[in-house]
Amino acid sequence: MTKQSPQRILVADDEPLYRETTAEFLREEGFECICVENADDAITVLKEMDFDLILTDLNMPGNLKLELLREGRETYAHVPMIVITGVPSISSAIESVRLGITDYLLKPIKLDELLVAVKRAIEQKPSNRGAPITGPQDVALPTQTVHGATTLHRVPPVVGESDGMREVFEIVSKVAQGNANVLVTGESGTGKEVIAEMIHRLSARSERGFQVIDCTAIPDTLFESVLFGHTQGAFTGAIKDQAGLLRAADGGTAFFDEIGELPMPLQAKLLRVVQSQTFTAVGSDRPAKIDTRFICATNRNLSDEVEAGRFRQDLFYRLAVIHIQLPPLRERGQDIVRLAETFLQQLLPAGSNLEGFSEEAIESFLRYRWPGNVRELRNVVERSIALAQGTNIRREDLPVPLQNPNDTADQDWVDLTEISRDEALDRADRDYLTKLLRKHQGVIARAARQAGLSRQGMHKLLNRHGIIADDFRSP
Ligand SMILES: Nc1ncnc2c1ncn2[C@@H]1O[C@H](COP(=O)(O)OP(=O)(O)OP(=O)(O)O)[C@@H](O)[C@H]1O
Repeated sequence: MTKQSPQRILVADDEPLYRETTAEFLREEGFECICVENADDAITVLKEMDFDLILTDLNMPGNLKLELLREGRETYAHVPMIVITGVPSISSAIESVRLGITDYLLKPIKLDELLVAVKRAIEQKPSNRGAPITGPQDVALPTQTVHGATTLHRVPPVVGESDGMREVFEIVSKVAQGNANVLVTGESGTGKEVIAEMIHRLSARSERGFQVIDCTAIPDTLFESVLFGHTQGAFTGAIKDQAGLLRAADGGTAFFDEIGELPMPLQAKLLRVVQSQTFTAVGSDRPAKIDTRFICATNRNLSDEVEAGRFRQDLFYRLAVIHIQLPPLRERGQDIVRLAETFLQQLLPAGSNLEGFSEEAIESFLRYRWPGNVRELRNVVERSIALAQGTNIRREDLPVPLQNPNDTADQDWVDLTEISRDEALDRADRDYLTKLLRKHQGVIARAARQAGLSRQGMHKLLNRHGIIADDFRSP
């Protein structure tokens, strides 16, 4: 029988006492430990040896901009990483979470807790050192509870390095700990629910429920009973008391998706709950008190809805205390590639020999408009994995609209009744610009003149739509 080699852990910490005590303890538990005192040395040994786990301090020389975390997640994504910090901050937690760390622990940490975290992280890792991730990889999101302990929740990584997403994370880090209601807007599939859940997980409410309430999925007639619950006999079919969805959000967060679709009479009912934090179950005469934070999302422009008299102004002001606007995917530049690579890692079946995307495929990703945003990108990656032959996903493996991103054929591809007016207008605008550039063979000055725009204005518009004028120049 061959003896299994011990699992190898890289311990990176600039505090000698802490580093050596930790390594000593882990060695006694049967692990092999290599210790380094700064991020540069950690990166050097990572190049030379395979590891089963990286255990790293946050504040140490060479890691002030989280260099080791970035390198670890980019080059050694298959090696789980636990961050241990004596100086926790919500922004470092957010950044660590985004980068996809496995765990986030606070110093001083009890050795038995450390052992549990180490074993859990290693268990998650694929068995072979150096092997790529082959299944959905979850990330543990840190939550500092009132008593200082850290608890973990398994959530998928949130990808975003673009300026637009950095601004979003900045707002998330500022508002997560408070109680203000938040309105998240953005086109369909931009990640509104992902951001809402991130806020919940980083808040003091994270131990309690995150209740998703899809306003379009509840029939108007059942809204009250689904939301507030009902008592036995309150109506035909109410055979026993039933707690509503809001009850599950007590102490936690209620996420109202598609809030813009809520009919006026139901808006009035919701307003009462948001104002008074009380509700009454159908058939009951006793109001119940709750303590809930409301996060709502919509792909409509709610201010326009208020103006048009379709959404109550008082409810709007109650819900949109903080407003987070998510940028469409086409404005996130290289995030598109990062997301595609993340989804590829998550969705790749075991044993697949696919390694990545061809340069042409990446180029198509960057040029395409992504009307369905991140959700569409995920679907495209999933579909391409199924179709690809060989080691790369090629342009030919992508859906037709992506193969010819400047082709107006994709205008018909999306069912216009499924998208918002803003999106429909946006698509029409893009169609117009594409035709205009084709007519003027990519000469921006001429196209701008006809459109009644300045050249700068035209450049801005083209950039926003991800259209490259040179593509329309005759060969
Ligand atoms: N920044 C991100 N990083 C990783 N995955 C993401 C990100 N944003 C969105 N996703 C993924 O994209 C998909 C759509 O996200 P989500 O449901 O949050 O979008 P949405 O804006 O709420 O959609 P809708 O408008 O249809 O309600 C999900 O699979 C989600 O996990």
